[in-house]
Amino acid sequence: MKNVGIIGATGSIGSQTMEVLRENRKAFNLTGISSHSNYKKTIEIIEEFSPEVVVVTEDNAYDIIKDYCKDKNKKLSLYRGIESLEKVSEIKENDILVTSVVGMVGLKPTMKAIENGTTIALANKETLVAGGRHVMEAARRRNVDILPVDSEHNALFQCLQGEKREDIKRLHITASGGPFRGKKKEELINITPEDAVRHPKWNMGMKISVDSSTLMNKGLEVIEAHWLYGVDYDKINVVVHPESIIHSMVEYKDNSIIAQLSNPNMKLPIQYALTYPKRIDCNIKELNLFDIGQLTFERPDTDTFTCLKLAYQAGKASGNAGVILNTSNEVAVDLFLNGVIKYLEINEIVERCLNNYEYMSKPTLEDIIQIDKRIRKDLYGLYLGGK
Ligand SMILES: NC(=O)C1=CN([C@@H]2O[C@H](COP(=O)(O)OP(=O)(O)OC[C@H]3O[C@@H](n4cnc5c(N)ncnc54)[C@H](OP(=O)(O)O)[C@@H]3O)[C@@H](O)[C@H]2O)C=CC1
Ligand SMILES: CC(=O)[C@@H](O)[C@H](O)COP(=O)(O)O
Ligand SMILES: [Mn+2]
Repeated sequence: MKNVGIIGATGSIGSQTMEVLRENRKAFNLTGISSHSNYKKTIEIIEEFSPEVVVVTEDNAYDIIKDYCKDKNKKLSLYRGIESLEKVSEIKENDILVTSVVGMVGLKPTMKAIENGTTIALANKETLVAGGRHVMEAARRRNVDILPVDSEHNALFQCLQGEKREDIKRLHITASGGPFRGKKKEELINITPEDAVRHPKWNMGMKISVDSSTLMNKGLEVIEAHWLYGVDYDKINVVVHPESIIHSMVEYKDNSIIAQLSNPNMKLPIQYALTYPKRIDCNIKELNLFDIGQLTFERPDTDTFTCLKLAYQAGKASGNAGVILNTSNEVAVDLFLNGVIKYLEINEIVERCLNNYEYMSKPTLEDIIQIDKRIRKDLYGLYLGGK
């Protein structure tokens, strides 16, 4: 029986993690969760899994859940606010923490869990983009595994089993191309949030769906792969593969390319991270090789989808460029989803921030947290007059 904590239990990854737990009740015990605004789902999880620790980061949802727990005489430890996310990381019994919050709010609780020696099942890629050096150094120091949940990185992880890191020639990260594959900039001027979140292959949260549409998701994934596998940026290749059947590939020095294939369903990488190094049956549709038809590959169009280019630049620059890229993108996507800016302003804001904020080659964790705060204050101040 593995004890599992989840930050971001109510989202797309969180809910699919619950499905994996539900289908393997004897293998997992849910110790603690966090949620933000979705109090209904939080209550459902409390009823079904009886976690001992519940953190609710949004005030209104917290008040509702507090009243609910009082009415129903629930014996659990309930905490409010973003600083309390670490209460889930601190649960001593945890064997593994699933990080499925969206955004770099995941950084501090991930660091805390690593300090406590807890294995991380990492979905929250923004944490590695902003603080990759600190996260990986802490994990090495504490001898903690960071197991990738992101489908591409989980695929790479599977392709790397039993192999030597020094034998890697190249990583090939596949991209669906998003909902606007094949379009040029002129055709993207009037894109609405509804258009941008309509992903062709995956049903995901709003922020990552927009990131997929701009190819920023792939850029964040390139940086995530660099930190997870220690591979240089010139050896990380993005290949557009619209069928989303091959989830990524590792090319070795003997020119063998090993790929991982499955129908697109996040339950598989979530489950593999939770059961690693074991494999168990997974309740997803099996891949019928006679039905899938052609598998195709294209080069990404980085003249149109410049976010991918910006991410490579930030990754190579290293230092605080990752957090600048990530935070400016988080805010820009939020402004776009709320109708404040146009679609093509997302990459403009990110590029401007990368050019304008002072570069630091060796930021401390505190430097990273401070620059994140400053960029948020500046951008929300500029576009909303403060938030
Ligand atoms: N969805 C997917 O298929 C994939 C997602 N990922 C990554 O996993 C992470 C989660 O993505 P996804 O599940 O799609 O996102 P969702 O938006 O569906 O879920 C986000 C989760 O984080 C919580 N949350 C939202 N805002 C805050 C906040 N300010 N503070 C604390 N918690 C917050 C939400 O709570 P509530 O719902 O209660 O408001 C929810 O539990 C992202 O980093 C994403 O890039 C990676 C690969 C695939
Ligand atoms: C499911 C998953 O891992 C997402 O990150 C997915 O990769 C998004 O699709 P894109 O390839 O369009 O970014
Ligand atoms: Mn992915």
